[in-house]
Amino acid sequence: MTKPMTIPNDADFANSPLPFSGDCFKGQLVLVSGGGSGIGKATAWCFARLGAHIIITGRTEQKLIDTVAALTSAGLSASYKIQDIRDYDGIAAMYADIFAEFGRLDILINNAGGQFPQSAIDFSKNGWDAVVSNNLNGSWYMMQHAARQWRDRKQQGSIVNIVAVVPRGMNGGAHTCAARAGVIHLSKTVAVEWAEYNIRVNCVAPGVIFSEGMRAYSPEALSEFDKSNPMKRFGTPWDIAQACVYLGGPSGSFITGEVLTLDGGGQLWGDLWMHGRPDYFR
Ligand SMILES: CCCCCCCCC/C=C/C(=O)SCCNC(=O)CCNC(=O)[C@H](O)C(C)(C)COP(=O)(O)OP(=O)(O)OC[C@H]1O[C@@H](n2cnc3c(N)ncnc32)[C@H](O)[C@@H]1OP(=O)(O)O
Ligand SMILES: NC(=O)C1=CN([C@@H]2O[C@H](COP(=O)(O)OP(=O)(O)OC[C@H]3O[C@@H](n4cnc5c(N)ncnc54)[C@H](OP(=O)(O)O)[C@@H]3O)[C@@H](O)[C@H]2O)C=CC1
Repeated sequence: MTKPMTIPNDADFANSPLPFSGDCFKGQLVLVSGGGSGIGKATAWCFARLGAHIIITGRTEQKLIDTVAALTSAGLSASYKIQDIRDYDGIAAMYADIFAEFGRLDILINNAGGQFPQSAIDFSKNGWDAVVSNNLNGSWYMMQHAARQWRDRKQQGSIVNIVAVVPRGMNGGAHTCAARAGVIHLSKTVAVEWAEYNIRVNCVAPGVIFSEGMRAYSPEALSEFDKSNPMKRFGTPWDIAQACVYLGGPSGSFITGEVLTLDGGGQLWGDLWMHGRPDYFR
């Protein structure tokens, strides 16, 4: 099988095969955080091509402008909001604006996040705090404020949290592993608490996915990533996008509190070092 070693772009996402047909998300509103690149961009394209209006969010306006322009040039419906997921009050205001404008939000794809690779023993306090704040607190703020809107308006909702494959830890990524494990168990907990509000909460755990995010890793680490699973290759953002559509939409209507792992079998065989394999483990 050909390795997907180039970062896919808007044109690729405009032409990738869809998991469903028709306008099955017509009339629905989907928010994709971190939708200006990588997995988030692919997910925005997938939902938009299935008829949804997409709101993408992130911190860098140009990426959001470019992605919305690509979507709308293809005749799809999309807009953006600049929003840092660590800004608790800003997120509340953003949802208030969205509900004021659209009167609804059907699906939240809680995808924004990231980290830097480093041995845990070397983390500075600020480094630890930045990653936990981004991936645990940020994900939570996005979930809680959406859920409050749905509860108060008696509307159903669906959340898909993008996490990571954590059952065996993440070498060189202990901070993000802790944060993502937190999101997974938070999701399982509120999947129960929020069932009475008709809010489903699930997680998608990507293995190594070749996206813009890979630029954060050294060539040495990257050169081993595609050998970290028994398929011996990267996955694509489109793989993850389709899982988000399946879990987040009506096809996932009886699924809540679940984690769908897409890692080419990496949790069963192979190991991954986010900062390169230390000599001791060679
Ligand atoms: C089993 C199968 C599994 C399979 C699972 C496989 C998964 C592996 C692949 C994963 C891929 C991805 O996630 S791809 C997605 C990658 N994308 C990203 O990571 C982009 C998003 N990242 C970011 O925005 C940033 O890096 C983020 C982590 C949030 C920090 O942003 P901030 O602006 O808040 O932080 P800053 O002010 O810059 O820095 C805060 C502190 O962090 C430190 N810091 C920041 N970058 C640093 C770095 N590279 N090395 C050391 N330290 C760093 C700074 O020095 C500061 O500490 P002091 O100096 O002490 O003050
Ligand atoms: N690629 C992979 O192999 C894997 C990825 N993941 C996770 O999947 C998600 C998407 O990653 P991917 O698409 O690969 O990489 P990207 O770096 O392309 O995507 C991350 C997105 O999140 C946004 N973002 C990051 N921090 C914040 C913040 N504080 N507030 C708002 N937006 C933010 C970024 O935009 P901006 O900087 O403009 O704000 C960017 O668009 C991330 O959470 C990542 O950690 C998990 C496992 C594996």
